[in-house]
Amino acid sequence: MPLAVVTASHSPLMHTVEPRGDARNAVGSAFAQARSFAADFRPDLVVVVAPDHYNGMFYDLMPPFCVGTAAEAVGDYGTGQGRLAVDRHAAQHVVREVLAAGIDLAMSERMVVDHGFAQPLELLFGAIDAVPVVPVFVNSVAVPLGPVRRTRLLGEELGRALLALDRRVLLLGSGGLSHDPPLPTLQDASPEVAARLIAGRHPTPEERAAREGRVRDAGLAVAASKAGPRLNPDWDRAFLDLLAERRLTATDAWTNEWITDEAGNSAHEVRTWLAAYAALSVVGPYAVRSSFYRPIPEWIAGFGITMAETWRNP
Ligand SMILES: O=C(O)/C=C/c1cccc(O)c1O
Ligand SMILES: [Fe+2]
Repeated sequence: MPLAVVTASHSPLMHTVEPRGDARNAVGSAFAQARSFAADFRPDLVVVVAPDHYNGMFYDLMPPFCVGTAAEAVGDYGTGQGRLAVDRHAAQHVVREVLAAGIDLAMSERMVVDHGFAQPLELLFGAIDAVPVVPVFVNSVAVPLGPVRRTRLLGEELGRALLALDRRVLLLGSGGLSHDPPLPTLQDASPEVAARLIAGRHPTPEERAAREGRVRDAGLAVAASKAGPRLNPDWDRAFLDLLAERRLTATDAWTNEWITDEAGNSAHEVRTWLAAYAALSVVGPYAVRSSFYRPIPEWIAGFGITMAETWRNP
């Protein structure tokens, strides 16, 4: 059965910070194109591959990969809160098949997700529970991270598992490209912040507002000063070329240190794109139908949106 891919950067600052020039309109048009691509494809299942930002996954038990057989969004940064419409049967099938293929994948009966999952679902389908989903978490923030190659292999096995379903499946990769928002790291954290990174579930509204305020202020400071945060458009464009030219295995040579040095701590979110494209690649040669890119410093994001499908899609 056919698979298709949409990948999109996310940024919670999209809702609150005005970027210079026509960036908002350009991103709006690219999302409109992605919406019509998704509508034309008519998916009956959406597999969302996304990271978390210490809202659902914490260092008390941080899996490299996890599939939710049920999932709830925290509603950070004004994104939707509540249950995702998880297709439990499809999620269980994915877990079984990917594990059987030798990729260690955690499973959660109560996965908690944040804007990484919620924002693209809202932008593409209007709500977090508008379409049946299988949520796939790929750790892209909480170091240490596994080798990039493992994510590519996860994607391939995900693709094989999905092909065995008699469904039209859209893979939605969320995150990236180069960017470095002010997220804390366990290594440099004060004892209070470390406690939050280890088990910071259920923050008070005040704690959540303080945390979101820090990131929002970083975006507003960029907007006010016109100074740029750490983005690397050359790196981003090279990654988009690599996807379009179907050179996914080239990423096997990437080290985690190199990604961080070149493109920032959160650039590892491109793992979600890689997994989505690797899944698509097992169907056969794919074609990228559309690729949008804009460095948007005010949103702390090298912002990209792509759409791809296999040539065989009926
Ligand atoms: O504060 C967070 O949890 C994350 C913010 C952020 C900002 C910009 C780009 C991203 O991918 C983010 O997750
Ligand atoms: Fe993110």
